[in-house]
Amino acid sequence: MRYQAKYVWNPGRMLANARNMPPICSPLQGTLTPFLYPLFFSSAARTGSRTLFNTLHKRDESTTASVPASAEQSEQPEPTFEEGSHLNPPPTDYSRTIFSDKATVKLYAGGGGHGCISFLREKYISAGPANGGDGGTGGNVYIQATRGETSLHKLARRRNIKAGRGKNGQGRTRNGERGDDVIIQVPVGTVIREVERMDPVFEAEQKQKLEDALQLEASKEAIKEASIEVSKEASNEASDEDSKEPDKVVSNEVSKKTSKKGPWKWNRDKWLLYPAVTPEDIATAEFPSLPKARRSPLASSQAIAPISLDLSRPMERPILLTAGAVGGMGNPHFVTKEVPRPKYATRGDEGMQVVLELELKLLADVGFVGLPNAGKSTLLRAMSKSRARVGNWAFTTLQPNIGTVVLDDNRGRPEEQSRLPNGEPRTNYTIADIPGLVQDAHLDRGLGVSFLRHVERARVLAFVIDLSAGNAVQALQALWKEVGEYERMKIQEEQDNSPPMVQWSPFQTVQDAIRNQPETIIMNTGPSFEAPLKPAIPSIAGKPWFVVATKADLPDTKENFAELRAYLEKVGKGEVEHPSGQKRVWEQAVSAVPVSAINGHGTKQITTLVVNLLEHGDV
Ligand SMILES: Nc1nc2c(ncn2[C@@H]2O[C@H](COP(=O)(O)OP(=O)(O)OP(=O)(O)O)[C@@H](O)[C@H]2O)c(=O)[nH]1
Ligand SMILES: [Mg+2]
Repeated sequence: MRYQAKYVWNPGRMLANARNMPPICSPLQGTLTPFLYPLFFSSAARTGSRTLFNTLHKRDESTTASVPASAEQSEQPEPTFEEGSHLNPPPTDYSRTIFSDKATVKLYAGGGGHGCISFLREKYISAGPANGGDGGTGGNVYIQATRGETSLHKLARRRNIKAGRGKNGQGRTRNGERGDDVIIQVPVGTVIREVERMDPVFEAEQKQKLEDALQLEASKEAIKEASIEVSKEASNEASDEDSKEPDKVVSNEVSKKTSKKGPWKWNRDKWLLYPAVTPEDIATAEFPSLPKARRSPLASSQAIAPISLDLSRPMERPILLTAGAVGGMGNPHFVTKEVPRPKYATRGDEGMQVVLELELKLLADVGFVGLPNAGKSTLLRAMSKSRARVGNWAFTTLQPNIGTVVLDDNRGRPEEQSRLPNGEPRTNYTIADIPGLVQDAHLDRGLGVSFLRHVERARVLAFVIDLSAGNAVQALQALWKEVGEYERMKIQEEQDNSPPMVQWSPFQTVQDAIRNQPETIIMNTGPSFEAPLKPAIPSIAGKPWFVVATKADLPDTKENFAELRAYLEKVGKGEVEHPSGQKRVWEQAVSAVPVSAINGHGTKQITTLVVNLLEHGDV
């Protein structure tokens, strides 16, 4: 019975459902600017069979009714928007994207597998030769920027990324397998900076150098003492019998006294022993000198330390960040005439560890900049299929939203005839909607500076101004002030972080000091082959920009818009100072587009403008 009731024909409910569906693009979309502000264009726009038109196009009714052209029109009732639609959703209707634009991860390159201690055993060969295989090399860690990724949240949660350890060597000279590699996939626009590095091979090399230097010193001392001693003895002997070659005798004796190497003792961290070896054997056994620390051949193609990468393009091949450590040596490596069956092999090296800081700078074509509650997210919903959260309070948006506007006329043809820099037709463009900026956002107030850096990379800036929230020109100037201040701070920061003009490299090791090598002082005089002159970073004020005057459907917004448009005309002509207060700015005419995002009106014009700016705005 219940099921039957579910499928009862209910035209009333279907109608209600149809109302809740997202509005289909109006055929008048994009041409509605004269509709929103008829006096700017023609007074005839408001004539015609209005009653019928309003009944058929309910969305247009609010637009026209809400812009009072005269006192009698202002008496009309306040517009009501269809609640629960795609453009005026309840605050609970949004899709939460888990997003993170920062992550700190620790990479562990794979350690090497251990060498094997094994001997051939066959019929009639009870004590065969050594045949232990070498350990496998550890896995490498790579990084690749791909289009599919949009956030760093997975990495931020993972924190530790470990490549596989190499497998141990085995008998019959079978070498261990390589460890598994790890490829970290990050979104395009990720900037990577190294924080810390622990390289066991580098440390071993440094230790070796220090030991060599100390040994050299000690042997010099020993030579001095020995030569004094021997020459005394020689002079005593010479008095007894006449020696023909006293110098040769002295040098032979000295070399006998100083050239004594070893015996090398067991080092638990480096050597592996045959299971049957007893502690007594270890105590008495002499080991060969440890092989030098080795790097995997791949280490030469590692990203240069300290790692600093800006992955602003999708990559076909990943970059190697840390190469895995080499495996230990099997016992055949230590066969000598004296020790034909060595019962030891070396352990695999530990892998390198690197701590990286990753930061995602969104690479959107258009960046929305606006005060809180200006209507940015609603505009994004109106232009794309985004389901960004919308609410009538400040800071509804807490994390950036990215929307894609598809340039398609729904008949398989591109809506705008535009081409990408590589000549391919442009099929879409992306918009970044960031949390609203408040006064002193550059000093980290509100949601602060952390989101302003996303604006930095957008190719075109769209300033979203709420026409119903006070003077639009002042709002625009306040926004530009924050953006300008942020840019100034960034330039200062870059100057502080740039390399100093003079590089002074004092003694790095004891060995340098012992050898009394001179300290080097390098003067940075200008661009060189190694450090070429960097191209000037395009400033934020130098980007193409325009203004989206939103909530144009609300009453008493027309004068505000007229004032804004007049101001922008003056800015375009250079009659008034650029609102950022900077000198090197984008010098073309600045457009202002009135829209009613909640009704989906006027958004088409934004697309035309954006496509034009992307193509001809020199960005
Ligand atoms: N009348 C009218 N209201 C609008 C329009 N656009 C947005 N709103 C309303 O303005 C309020 C704020 O909209 P949001 O899109 O959340 O504003 P926002 O700029 O994203 O706000 P934050 O994320 O807090 O910075 C919502 O209640 C919207 O319904 C419009 O064109 N006309
Ligand atoms: Mg928002």
